[in-house]
Amino acid sequence: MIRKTSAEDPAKQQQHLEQAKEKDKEKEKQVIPQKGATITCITKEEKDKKEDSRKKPKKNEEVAKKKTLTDRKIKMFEVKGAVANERKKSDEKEKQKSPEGRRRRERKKSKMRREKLRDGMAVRSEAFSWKVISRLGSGGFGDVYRVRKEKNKESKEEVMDYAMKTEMVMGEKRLLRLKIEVMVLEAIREQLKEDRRTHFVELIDKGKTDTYKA
Ligand SMILES: Nc1ncnc2c1ncn2[C@@H]1O[C@H](COP(=O)(O)OP(=O)(O)OP(=O)(O)O)[C@@H](O)[C@H]1O
Repeated sequence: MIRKTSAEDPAKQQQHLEQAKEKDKEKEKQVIPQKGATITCITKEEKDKKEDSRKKPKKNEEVAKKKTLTDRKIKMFEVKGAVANERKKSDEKEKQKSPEGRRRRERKKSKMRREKLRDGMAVRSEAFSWKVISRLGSGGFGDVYRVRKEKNKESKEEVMDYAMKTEMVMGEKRLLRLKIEVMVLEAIREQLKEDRRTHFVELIDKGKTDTYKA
């Protein structure tokens, strides 16, 4: 088929010109990536998200972050403290279980329960009246007082001080030892041979009030 060239047809020439112009315009619109660069297509939502993430955290947010951190630390300490306390408690329980620990506790309890005699007060037995001068000391199961025998005005007896050991009347029976001590001293007093009494204190008197044995 034989056709006319555009050079020969002015209408077609005009049409070609317009087409060329449109092509140029489209080329201008296109972005030509530089070597090594990449072009990605993102939506507006994604763009906003990216910008938000780039933004520095606000002060309040930082404070909240710090707070949660310290809270966590405090919780950790609390847990550690609780574990330590548990260990302490179990150790104490173990101590309490051992006979030595039990004895120590009983002694401590009995010491706490013990009422003390006041200086100057009188303790009466069946035979005598004793005036408390001062406390000499305390043992595991009783207190020892310096006492003076109260005597009649007419009596010409020499003033002498004695040691009086006391024990509470109330209390656990196995903790009451004074009775046994008295029995031993009475047995020793009966000894006829003097050398058998050498290392023991002499038992002078014994008695009992509502609160004490002495
Ligand atoms: N005859 C005494 N003269 C002076 N002080 C005394 C006399 N007897 C006891 N004491 C004092 O009183 C303290 C307690 O005496 P105690 O006899 O109760 O002691 P303990 O034998 O250790 O106690 P426990 O018999 O109750 O276990 C003594 O440590 C001592 O200081």
